[in-house]
Amino acid sequence: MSSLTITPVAGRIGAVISGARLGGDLPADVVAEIRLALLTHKAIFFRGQDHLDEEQQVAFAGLLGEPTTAHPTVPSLDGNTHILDLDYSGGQKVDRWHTDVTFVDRPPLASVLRAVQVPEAGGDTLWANTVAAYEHLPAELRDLLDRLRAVHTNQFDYAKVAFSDDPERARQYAEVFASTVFETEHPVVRVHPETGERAILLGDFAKRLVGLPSEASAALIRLVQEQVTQVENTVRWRWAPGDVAVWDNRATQHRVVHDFGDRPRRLHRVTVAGDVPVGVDGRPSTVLTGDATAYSPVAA
Ligand SMILES: O=C(O)CCC(=O)C(=O)O
Ligand SMILES: [Fe+2]
Repeated sequence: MSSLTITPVAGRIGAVISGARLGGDLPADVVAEIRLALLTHKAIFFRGQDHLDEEQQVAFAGLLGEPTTAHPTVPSLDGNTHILDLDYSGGQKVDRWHTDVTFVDRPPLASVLRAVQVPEAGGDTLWANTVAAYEHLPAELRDLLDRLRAVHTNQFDYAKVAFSDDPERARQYAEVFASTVFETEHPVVRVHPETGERAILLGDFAKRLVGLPSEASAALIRLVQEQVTQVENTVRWRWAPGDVAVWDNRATQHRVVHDFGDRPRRLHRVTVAGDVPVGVDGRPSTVLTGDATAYSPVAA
């Protein structure tokens, strides 16, 4: 008999799991159930995990795979090399749909995000199911996307987007975020290594489609992104402190809803190491620029 209750949230993505107290010591059968729910629902949510500190968050992530260093270029939280401190108090505004860290050849398998402080209203997060998005495309478009590859990079106007109101902060952040430039060519449609499902791999780090003129490339990326982020493919989470969201980074995109002005909002993220995506034709992603081997599991 399972101790967990799994309740879907939206029609195509998301489920709330109750009955689990997250940490590094969950029994194997509970971990297996959580993993299965993650593969099925793509984004899973746990309420009331107020006991979870940084160390236990990393330990929980470690049950899903190997925690990575916090980020290829952005420094980790002091005292824990695995924790990316997402603190929006500096006016940071990363409100673009993306899949995490797709500019390297092994984007994370999953991300585990814990709400530390959230505004009373606003600051929700949205996820889109990139498998459902693919499946709802017309067959002709799926056939085209199956054959395309895209270049993803961390060097673009990300910092300007993140700090659009503060050019000096934007300059400083750009220095850190693109301190090492990464460029990777990924298939636009990847075959999920566990479910075999086809998922669209694009998002805000995707800069151009290989072999297409720049205007056609930009137009097609925009078209596909519009399809991926159609509201029917999404779920929206209203955070409370102590909530934990886990998403399958191989089958989703996400973004924050930046409607909370200067109100404090802070979350801690741990990513779990992923593998090299493989296209429908069996071709893996290839590194064009930058060696991301340092962004890999480190001894805890
Ligand atoms: O702040 C959020 O809601 C999402 C931030 C994000 O993109 C992430 O945690 O990877
Ligand atoms: Fe993200």
